[in-house]
Amino acid sequence: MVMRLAVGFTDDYIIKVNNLKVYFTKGNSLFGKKNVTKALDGVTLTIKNREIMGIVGESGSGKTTLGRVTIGLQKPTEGDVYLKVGQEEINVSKAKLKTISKYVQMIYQDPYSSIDPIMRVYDVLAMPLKYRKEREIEKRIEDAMRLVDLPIELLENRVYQLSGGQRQRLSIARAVIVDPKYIVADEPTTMLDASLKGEILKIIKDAREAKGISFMLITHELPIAKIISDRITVMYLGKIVELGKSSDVIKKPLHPYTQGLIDAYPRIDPSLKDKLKEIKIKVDVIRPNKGCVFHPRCPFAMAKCKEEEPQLKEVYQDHYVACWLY
Ligand SMILES: Nc1ncnc2c1ncn2[C@@H]1O[C@H](COP(=O)(O)OP(=O)(O)OP(=O)(O)O)[C@@H](O)[C@H]1O
Repeated sequence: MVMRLAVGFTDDYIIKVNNLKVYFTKGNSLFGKKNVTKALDGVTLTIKNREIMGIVGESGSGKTTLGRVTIGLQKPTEGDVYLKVGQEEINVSKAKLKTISKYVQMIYQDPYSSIDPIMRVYDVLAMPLKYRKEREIEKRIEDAMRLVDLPIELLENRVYQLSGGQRQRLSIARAVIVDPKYIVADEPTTMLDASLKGEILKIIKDAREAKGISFMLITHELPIAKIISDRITVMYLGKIVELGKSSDVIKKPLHPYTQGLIDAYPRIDPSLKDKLKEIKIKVDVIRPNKGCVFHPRCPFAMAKCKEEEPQLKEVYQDHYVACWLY
């Protein structure tokens, strides 16, 4: 227990989640068995001030649910979430959404559906600033447009007239314009061409530098997380399997699942390609009733892995893994 609480512990944090569980129940007990999906199953981590924390894992690993819980959009089944602003620690799952929304924002995967296409660009940015003086609104809009590298002339355009990349820049501008402390960016580059992905990531990094905003960057693509994240958390079926500095997780992956993810993107480090050839992950996704959640897919599974669940363990400094190989 002490080890779990200690994962990435620091006083200088914006988000702290402790043994977080989110279970979704489907089905009716009158007519059959209830189906429980453990979207998050005992997640403990902190996101430091000014940090970009990459959350990586395949579809269904719980990334979006984790992001939503940290900004109060999803209530946890169990566990706590704290947002720390200055010396004030806000219990996110108990506080009113209005209190939290002053400090947090979300950027979505699909700028086409998250912004009304017929609105004027100016109005998209002015809307969250209502009740402020006109001069302040103008100044903030100008600053936000500059930060995301959108020309001022576009302010009079309708959203549908913008390209996909411009729309995603606009959604970042809309998020940063209210000076949040923390932003959840959920697959912000997934819908974009490869050439635009880097530009959007650079804008996120610039927003961190210019405004000191902390980010949770959710992605199923490890190379995306590698580009701008300070640390990477690897999730599998609702659990953290590995957590560490980006360079450590990419260059010295400890968990067989992380090694498999890297194998899927050998261009990250071509020298790893041959070494990782032997680590071919089996494809069937089964949630076991006991033991390590990854053991049915793990090429290294031992008898112990089928019986006992490994806890996150600090194998190297600030580099944690939940695996019986260590
Ligand atoms: N509102 C919900 N009701 C029922 N099940 C849900 C709900 N939201 C998420 N889930 C389930 O919880 C699990 C985790 O989903 P989540 O969206 O958090 O994962 P993810 O890693 O973000 O995947 P994706 O990239 O596909 O969004 C999945 O099995 C999903 O089907």
